[in-house]
Amino acid sequence: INNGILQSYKAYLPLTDKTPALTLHEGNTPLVYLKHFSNKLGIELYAKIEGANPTGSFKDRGMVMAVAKAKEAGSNTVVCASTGNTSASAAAYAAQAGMQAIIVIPKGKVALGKLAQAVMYGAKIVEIDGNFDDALNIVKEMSETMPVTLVNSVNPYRLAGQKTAAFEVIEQLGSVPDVLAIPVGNAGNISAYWKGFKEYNEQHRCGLPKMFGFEAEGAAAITQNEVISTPETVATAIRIGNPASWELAVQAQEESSGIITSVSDEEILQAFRLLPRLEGVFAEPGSCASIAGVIQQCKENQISSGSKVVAVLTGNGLKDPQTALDQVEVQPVSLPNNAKKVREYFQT
Ligand SMILES: Cc1ncc(COP(=O)(O)O)c(/C=C/C(=O)C(=O)O)c1O
Repeated sequence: INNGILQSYKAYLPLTDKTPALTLHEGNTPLVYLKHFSNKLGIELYAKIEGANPTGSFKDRGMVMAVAKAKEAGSNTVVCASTGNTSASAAAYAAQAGMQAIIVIPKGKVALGKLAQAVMYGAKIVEIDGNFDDALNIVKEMSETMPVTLVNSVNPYRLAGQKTAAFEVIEQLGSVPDVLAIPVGNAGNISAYWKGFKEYNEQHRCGLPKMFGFEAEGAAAITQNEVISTPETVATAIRIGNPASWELAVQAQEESSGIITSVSDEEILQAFRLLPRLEGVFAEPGSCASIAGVIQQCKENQISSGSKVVAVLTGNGLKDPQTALDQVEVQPVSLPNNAKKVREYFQT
């Protein structure tokens, strides 16, 4: 039974006997072998399906930790900036904890499913005519001047919770992967995974993976080593130009002898279309940067054949139905309400 990460990994988490036992039964997500991609690329490729978390993204791991600690500290309001998934998760865990969530999001740049979640979970939603980085500056200022707790990944409890995914990957794979491929936006998740792998290695001497982080080409601050003031990508989840965990991410890349590079929107959309069709796994565009990156790095001979690779699929495909419908060339065919006519259609 999955009782959530606070219980499953309490030995690794900064809990006290006063930390509320908050959970929506996050974590323990599937690790799926991608047969088609593995055969095509000559590697053993697995997907970590973080879209199977309660609010449909990896954010739940960090948010359950951050919200529980906020409640323990006596706070009754959490605040965050978001490209969508952080706000959905903050709103859900705040509701579960009987707290209020305030979220600040870039107007018109949050995928439909994420907005629906934030609304339904009862968050107070502010849309600004700016981008995620502007929104993060606003909520940082609010958390310094109002009695609210900031739960973006600058909050260390977020990274503590999110590192549990690394433990699961090792336990599920039965070993440390040679490469851990992951999308990079605000760079908290790549930093959290590396923290988790190092801690687990200290305990179990299991070795360490190479960390391969992938930014969207139009929002590739770390890759280009400069702040991108107007980040643009179809993968709105990672449309971030000034990653808050920049230094931690570079440290993860250097210490693991990995890479942080970028993938184009076309490479992302190619993976976005192929993954569900060929493997039965549907992940939102930002998540597919990890698959696009593995394909790219295999082509550039940066991943030796037979390597064990885990690609983190950070968010469920249902989050962004509009991009799915815009991108798919196969449209439903409309036929009369008549069994014979429909049968004939398929027999011709
Ligand atoms: C699906 C998906 N995939 C990858 C990322 C990048 O993770 P980080 O590099 O740890 O930021 C995000 C990030 C989303 C937000 O930053 C937010 O929701 O505000 C995401 O939603």
